Amino acid sequence: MNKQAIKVKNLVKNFGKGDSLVRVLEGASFSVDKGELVALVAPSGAGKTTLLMMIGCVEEPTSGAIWLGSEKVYDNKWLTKETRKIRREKIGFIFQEHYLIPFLNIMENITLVPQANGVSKEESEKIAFELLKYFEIEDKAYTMLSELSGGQNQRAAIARALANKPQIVLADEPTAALDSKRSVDVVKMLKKIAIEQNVAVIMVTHDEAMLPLCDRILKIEDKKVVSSKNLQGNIIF
Ligand SMILES: Nc1ncnc2c1ncn2[C@@H]1O[C@H](COP(=O)(O)OP(=O)(O)OP(=O)(O)O)[C@@H](O)[C@H]1O
Repeated sequence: MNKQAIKVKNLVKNFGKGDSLVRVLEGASFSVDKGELVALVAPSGAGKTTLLMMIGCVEEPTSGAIWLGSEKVYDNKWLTKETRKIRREKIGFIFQEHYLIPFLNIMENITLVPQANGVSKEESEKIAFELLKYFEIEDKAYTMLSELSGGQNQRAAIARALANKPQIVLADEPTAALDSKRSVDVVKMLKKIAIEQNVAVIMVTHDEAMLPLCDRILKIEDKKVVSSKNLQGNIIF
């Protein structure tokens, strides 16, 4: 079975042109396997969010190639008109803010995702309930967001990201709004889903304390991506 979840080759991204040209990436190449939790680190403005959004088929690259699983989705242009469909079926997004809809309860927030993929309401509720159980917040299923703590909201947001059974989870600073204990809990949870659900997780983080919890670190350096093994907390670039 092919272990590869993400492959990026010679990815280039520029914004603007002429005097306002911003070169963000100049030939990034790397891959991430199913079951891996990978941290993506770089100074502010180096292109972490842009890279996640290109992998997530939200932001169009300038050139290069992207594979999601065994499907090549970009080769100097999108290879499908249905990037939204790819996004919905293959990718779960987690952000710094939970972006749950405040006037819906947790169950309604999570069931929106499978329902958008054509899954029945009944089956969607079953999926949502299983996820809430998995994250130990099933007693909050019918609770409104305002009644949950920040950590519980983020767990619900992670549950929502998994509701379409994605092969890939892209998390953009998911712990930035949490204290250190809750941050560790969230990262351990991401590691657990990587292993148990066999998904590839890329997590952008500025928090060095989270790095030893990850399998590997990708660093944007000189507009390229450098990969390092994380050996018992010793990060080797
Ligand atoms: N839509 C856009 N138009 C023009 N420039 C952009 C656009 N989006 C991002 N940029 C520029 O691209 C570069 C990379 O931005 P990006 O947000 O990906 O960085 P980042 O590493 O995620 O930063 P941070 O850690 O501060 O969130 C920055 O210089 C940014 O100003």
